[in-house]
Amino acid sequence: MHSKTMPTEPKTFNSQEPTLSNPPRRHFTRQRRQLSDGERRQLAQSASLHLTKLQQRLPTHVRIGLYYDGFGELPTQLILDWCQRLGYFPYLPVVGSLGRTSNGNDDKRLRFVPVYHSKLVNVPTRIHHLGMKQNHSRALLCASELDVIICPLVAVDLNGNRMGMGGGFYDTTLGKSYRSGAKKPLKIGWCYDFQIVEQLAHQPWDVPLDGLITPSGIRWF
Ligand SMILES: Nc1nc2c(c(=O)[nH]1)N(C=O)[C@@H](CNc1ccc(C(=O)N[C@@H](CCC(=O)O)C(=O)O)cc1)CN2
Ligand SMILES: Nc1ncnc2c1ncn2[C@@H]1O[C@H](COP(=O)(O)OP(=O)(O)OP(=O)(O)O)[C@@H](O)[C@H]1O
Repeated sequence: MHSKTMPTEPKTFNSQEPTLSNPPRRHFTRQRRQLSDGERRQLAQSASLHLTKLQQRLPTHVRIGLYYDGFGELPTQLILDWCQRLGYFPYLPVVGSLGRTSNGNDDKRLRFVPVYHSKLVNVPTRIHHLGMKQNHSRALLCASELDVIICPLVAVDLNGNRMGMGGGFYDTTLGKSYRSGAKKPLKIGWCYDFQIVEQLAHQPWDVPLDGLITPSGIRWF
């Protein structure tokens, strides 16, 4: 596999309107859902081959935030396998652990819960009202305590700008450390190649990725 393979003809999309009703966001989420489980597994297998390149940049025993894939996302079980093989400490994101804000919405800052199971399907979870599975534990870390965060995304451009599900959770969680110039946590996207586009409109609060792993390779921004 190549480490800098370009996807064929990335498209330009305007994501100015950061809502779930934005057609570009739907364009990608639909395409993800159309894949079969077998196709998703096979593509994740290809992507996982590039984790060794990330490993080369990491010291031993790092803490790695991944996520419990849903919504047709590229499966993350092989990232968990990789963490466990190498003695890294895996964590999953939790929305809502900090309660609600004055407008009644979940506080947007993610916290991270340690994973003690070798299979994501065995992690005890409840389904959050936004649709993702979450484990609730008291031992929660904040993002700055992690070394790497593997970020879910809906689309990403060639500069590492990321479009998520529209909740603003990752941007809010990572914004402070990013703006302070902190190197930690390293932000790595994990997605299918068709989610890469040439250019996304950049919002002031957007936190760009440091790297991206897809079935075709790893790239650094
Ligand atoms: N697997 C996964 N976990 C994650 C994220 C993610 O993108 N993927 N998030 C990244 O920030 C956070 C959750 N963010 C979300 C923001 C909005 C919606 C949402 O609008 N859900 C729709 C259903 C969407 C669908 O089924 O395709 C809904 O509630 O109607 C879901 C999750 C934290 N955990
Ligand atoms: N750092 C922030 N401070 C204040 N509001 C923010 C911040 N980040 C995001 N938001 C709010 O969250 C909303 C969603 O942001 P955006 O569309 O960039 O999220 P996303 O990147 O798609 O989602 P996520 O980060 O959860 O994957 C925006 O409309 C914005 O109002």
